[in-house]
Amino acid sequence: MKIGFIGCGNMAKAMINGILAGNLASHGEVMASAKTEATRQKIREQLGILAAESNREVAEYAQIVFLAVKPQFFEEVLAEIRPAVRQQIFVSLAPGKTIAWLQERLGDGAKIIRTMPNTPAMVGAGMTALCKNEAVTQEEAAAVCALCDSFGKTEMVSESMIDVVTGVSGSSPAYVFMFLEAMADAAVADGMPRAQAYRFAAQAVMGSAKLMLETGEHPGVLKDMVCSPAGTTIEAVRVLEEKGLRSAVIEAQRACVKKAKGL
Ligand SMILES: NC(=O)C1=CN([C@@H]2O[C@H](COP(=O)(O)OP(=O)(O)OC[C@H]3O[C@@H](n4cnc5c(N)ncnc54)[C@H](OP(=O)(O)O)[C@@H]3O)[C@@H](O)[C@H]2O)C=CC1
Ligand SMILES: O=C(O)[C@@H]1CCC=N1
Repeated sequence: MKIGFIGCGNMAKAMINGILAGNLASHGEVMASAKTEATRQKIREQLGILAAESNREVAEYAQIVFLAVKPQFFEEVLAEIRPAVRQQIFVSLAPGKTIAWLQERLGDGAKIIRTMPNTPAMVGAGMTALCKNEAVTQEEAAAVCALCDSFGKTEMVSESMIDVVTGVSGSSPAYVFMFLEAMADAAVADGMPRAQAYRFAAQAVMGSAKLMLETGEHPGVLKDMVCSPAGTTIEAVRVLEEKGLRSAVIEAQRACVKKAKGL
């Protein structure tokens, strides 16, 4: 199956590496375009796939075309590829660009899938939400899900949930990295070398997420397991509550979703 990427930045590279590693396409079956020659050279040399200067060439080549440029560039990119629209499936990664908006620019019969991935896809641990328009068959949606499974987990959602997904998993790695940095800063303040602090903090966060996913336990139950009566953890929990950690996260994430709706 021929797969195309319009734009080849952080997300596209992660997806391409997953697709190639999962043997879902060979190097000769994947083509990507980019704005600059420097990136196109990296596409050829580092990813070993076909590089295109023209976005239209990618749309003409591929059966599945990932739209992997920033939302601000969608208008110009869609105008460029509009004459090449036939029965290929367009997979958008952009927040804010609704199926209706994309369909207006690609034509009524265009097959469109809207997704929201995240950067842990770079290590095969991504989370991708997808929704589709009526022109895309269940088999076609399954084929795109299979591609996304190669760099993490996937779930079909209703389009009304895509902005919410942007808040809870598309953007949330950034909040988690801030939390990790803060934990490491505290450990450094108490004398631990920084590299070692990152290892301890990251392993604790990864292990906690794994524990929750694998046991299916409520996070409150897992939190309570750590908090010994009159112990150390409850002291930290008390300060986090006092400083408004939960409220800060809720408000931050809702601001993210609001921004996604406006893009
Ligand atoms: N990063 C993230 O965590 C996530 C991003 N997304 C979405 O994924 C999409 C891609 O994001 P990301 O990978 O981070 O972006 P990057 O900025 O890393 O990459 C964007 C790519 O688009 C290329 N580009 C820019 N303009 C054009 C154009 N006119 N024609 C062809 N290519 C062009 C750039 O080329 P060049 O390199 O030559 O400049 C670059 O390769 C965005 O819509 C983003 O909102 C979704 C979820 C998570
Ligand atoms: O910040 C952004 O707009 C993109 C979308 C989700 C993650 N990064």
